[in-house]
Amino acid sequence: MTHDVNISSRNLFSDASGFFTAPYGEYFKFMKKLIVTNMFGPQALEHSRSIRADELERSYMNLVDKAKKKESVDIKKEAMELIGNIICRMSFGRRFTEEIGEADSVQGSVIKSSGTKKKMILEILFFFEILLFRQVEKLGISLFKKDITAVLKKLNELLEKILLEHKEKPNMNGYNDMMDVLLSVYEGENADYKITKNHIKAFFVELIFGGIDTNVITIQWTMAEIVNNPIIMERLREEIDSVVGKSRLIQETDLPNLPYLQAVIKEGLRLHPPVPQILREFQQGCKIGGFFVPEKTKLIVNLYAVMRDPDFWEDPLEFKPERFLTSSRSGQEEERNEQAMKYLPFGGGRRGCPASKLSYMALGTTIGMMVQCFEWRIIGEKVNMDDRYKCFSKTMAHPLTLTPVTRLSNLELKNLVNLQT
Ligand code: HEM
Repeated sequence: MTHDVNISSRNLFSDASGFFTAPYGEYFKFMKKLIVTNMFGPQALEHSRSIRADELERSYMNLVDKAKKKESVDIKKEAMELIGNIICRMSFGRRFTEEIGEADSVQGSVIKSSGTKKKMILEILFFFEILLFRQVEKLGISLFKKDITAVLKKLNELLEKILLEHKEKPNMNGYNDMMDVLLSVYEGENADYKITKNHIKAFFVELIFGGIDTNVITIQWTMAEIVNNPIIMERLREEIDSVVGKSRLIQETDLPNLPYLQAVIKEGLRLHPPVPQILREFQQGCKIGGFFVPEKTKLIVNLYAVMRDPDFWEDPLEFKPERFLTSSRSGQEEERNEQAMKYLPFGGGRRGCPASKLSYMALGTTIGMMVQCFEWRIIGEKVNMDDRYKCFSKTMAHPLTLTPVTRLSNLELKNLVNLQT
């Protein structure tokens, strides 16, 4: 992209400590290198693979338990636990249990107990609170200050506790998690950039709230689309059965051999992008398509609209994973270039999402496990696909509640976990 560097700042709030809001400068470049090397790059993902496999297995066992008891499950809740555990363990070696759930539920209960209008305002304010972390007071936002302060206080206490634990016992989980890495940079003398404690806290708040919700929203929508389309479900299952079989659980290394599953995930992200718009700012004036764009012009890219544009996509409103199956080898390069311009669920360029590979793997194995191991019963004929705005993204208006029924015999179920590598 010719203008990538020029539009690589968001400049939302100049004094916030976050990574997401950081201008394209020294702090951003320093942190980006650090997180790619230690969390999102190929080698780091290889190191953390066993964490994700372990969490997938726990989630699977939990669903087996629900199936045995003939209980229905809220897919959002299951996905939240699985993805939350993965991201929290990769970040600071802890599962997404009590405390983080508590901070989340303080926020949840404040929102739930509010009327519709207040609910919408609160969701937007909480979004900014996450972006700004501890800057809300400085900005003088007085609306619902008490509610927001309660959530911030909880988060701050939790992060202080985790920081202290890591300070006292570095590598306590037997590996260098992201908190260990950031703490050693914070305490070290020779780092290229002097980060502060607030940088560390703001970074984790963004990871927890940005990273978990995005994956959870995608899992919900994609499962809903599959359950509503039995032909797609059947084709997916045939592919997984023939590649993975029934004697072990799907794993990340299977994904390159499951093109239809990959296509289903991509289609879920196209039709229901959890980040529907991105915001950037032009650092310098420039000419685009014969027009002069002055410096500091804000740029909003409507990913949602681009990925549903009938000029780019055939039957744009239909869930058709086949569109992502590349037909011939010679066409691949051409298709890749074309898609880089119209398929943007993770944004793009220097400020594109650094966690796209991690997310494709987490989404692929989660949806893959749900399809490989269970039939899903719904109440009524079809899942209700109504949506609603939650802050800036479109989520399902009604909970996706499904009842899992195991597809496998008792013996197969038992072996599935024992034979995991
Ligand atoms: C389905 C999953 C996800 C989607 C669709 C998604 C999408 C996005 C998008 C659209 C952006 C803005 C890109 C741009 O401006 O061009 C972004 C940025 C970002 N995402 Fe994600 N994201 C996902 C998961 C995650 C996860 C799991 C994490 C971390 C654990 C994460 C961390 C970040 C960070 C740190 C940024 C800021 C990057 C920067 O400013 O350079 N995302 N994401």
